[in-house]
Parts: sequence; C-alpha cells; structure tokens
Amino acid sequence: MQSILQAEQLTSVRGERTLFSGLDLTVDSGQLYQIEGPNGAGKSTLLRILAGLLKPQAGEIKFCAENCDQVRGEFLRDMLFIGHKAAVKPELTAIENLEFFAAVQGHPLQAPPFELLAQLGLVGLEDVPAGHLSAGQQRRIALTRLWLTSARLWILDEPFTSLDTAGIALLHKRFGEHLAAGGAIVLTSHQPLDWAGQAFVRMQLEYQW
Ligand SMILES: Nc1ncnc2c1ncn2[C@@H]1O[C@H](COP(=O)(O)OP(=O)(O)OP(=O)(O)O)[C@@H](O)[C@H]1O
Repeated sequence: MQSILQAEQLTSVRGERTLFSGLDLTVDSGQLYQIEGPNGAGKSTLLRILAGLLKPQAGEIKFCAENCDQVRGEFLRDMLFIGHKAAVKPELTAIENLEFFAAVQGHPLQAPPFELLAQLGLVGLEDVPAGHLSAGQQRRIALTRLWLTSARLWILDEPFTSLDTAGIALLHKRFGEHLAAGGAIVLTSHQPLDWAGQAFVRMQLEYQW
C-alpha cells in the first residue's frame, strides 16, 4: 500500500500546554484514519498541522514520501481540508457557494450543479443565502466539496456534525467511493464510525495536562 501522508515526531504546544509530542502517524492510500479523543485533546490542532495550516513546534510531515514544504504546490492541489465550522459563505446562495468551491479547486463548473444539490437534499434551496439555512443544510453545502474535488487526501474536522441520518449515510457512501478509488481520509469524529470492509485505523489522542 502506498503511503499518502506521514507525520514524524510531531510536537504541538498551545499556550502553556504541550498537546502532543513525538507523535507519528501514517495514512495509506485507501485508508480511513480516525483521530479520537476528548474535548481539548488537540484533534483539530493536529488536523490543521497535517493540512499545513499551522506549524508544529517539532516534527516533519511528508506527502507521498516528500517533505510537504518541498512539494507544497502539489500538496495543496491534492489535499482538501474542511474545518469544523460550516465553512460556507453565508451571503452566497448554495449554487454560488458551489461555484466558488469549484473555482477555488481549479475546476470551474460548466453548468449549474442542480443534480449535485438534489443528491444532497438541497432542492428548492438553491437561491437562498446559505446564512439563512439550518446548520445541517449549511454543512451539506460545505460537504459538496467532496463531490467537486479531485484531491486524493481529504482532511475533515468533524464532518458529521449537524448531519441527520440520511446526511451521514450520504457521506459514508462518498467516503467509500473515494477510498475505493485509492484516496485517503483523515478525520475527527466524536461519533463512532461503523466502517466495515475498508482499511480503517483509529488513533486515540489523550488529553495531556
Ligand atoms: N489559537 C489558539 N491559541 C491558543 N490555544 C489554542 C488555540 N487553538 C486551540 N488552542 C488550545 O489547544 C487545545 C486543543 O484544542 P483543539 O481545538 O485542537 O482540541 P480538540 O481535541 O479538537 O477539541 P474538541 O473535541 O473540543 O473539538 C485547547 O486547549 C485549546 O484551547
């Protein structure tokens, strides 16, 4: 199996507290990697470090066996990060948000994405500013990125937050397709993941005092 992401000897200190030190992890192609742990343990911090949004105090991150800083352009093209906030532009409609995501990812939409919006249960809400929608509906808009991206590595902070059962099932299906195509996913989730038949790794981040 090919390793997509490797972290070696990571240390992160926030304020007075060392969240983790000497942390190693390897995420392979086709693998779903779940980071678990109590509130404040440092899961979001770790994801932001893995996505290159925050510098660790020590350690190295490699993308396809190359130091991430040295292959930054390739890494940014091939990695999708979605943070734990809804991550939508509230003043834009669902369609405008999708057009924005697609353009940012370098694949501008050729036609309005009605089919994708229907698939995500957003029919009839296309023209409403996202900020007027419910938390779960905003989350669904944010997650449409997963249908618009060609990135191999997905880093997702609490992707199931605010989603109903149908939304969770939709996301599971999309994850399955991505992993089957050789992609990899690193995520945090406070909900237990029922994942069968795919490479699934769980890592527990303890709260360090
Ligand atoms: N920008 C920041 N400056 C200083 N400390 C921060 C900053 N961001 C986070 N922290 C601290 O780092 C610690 C870990 O936060 P983090 O958000 O990574 O935890 P988490 O495991 O994702 O928690 P949760 O399960 O509640 O989402 C917390 O104590 C938090 O206060």
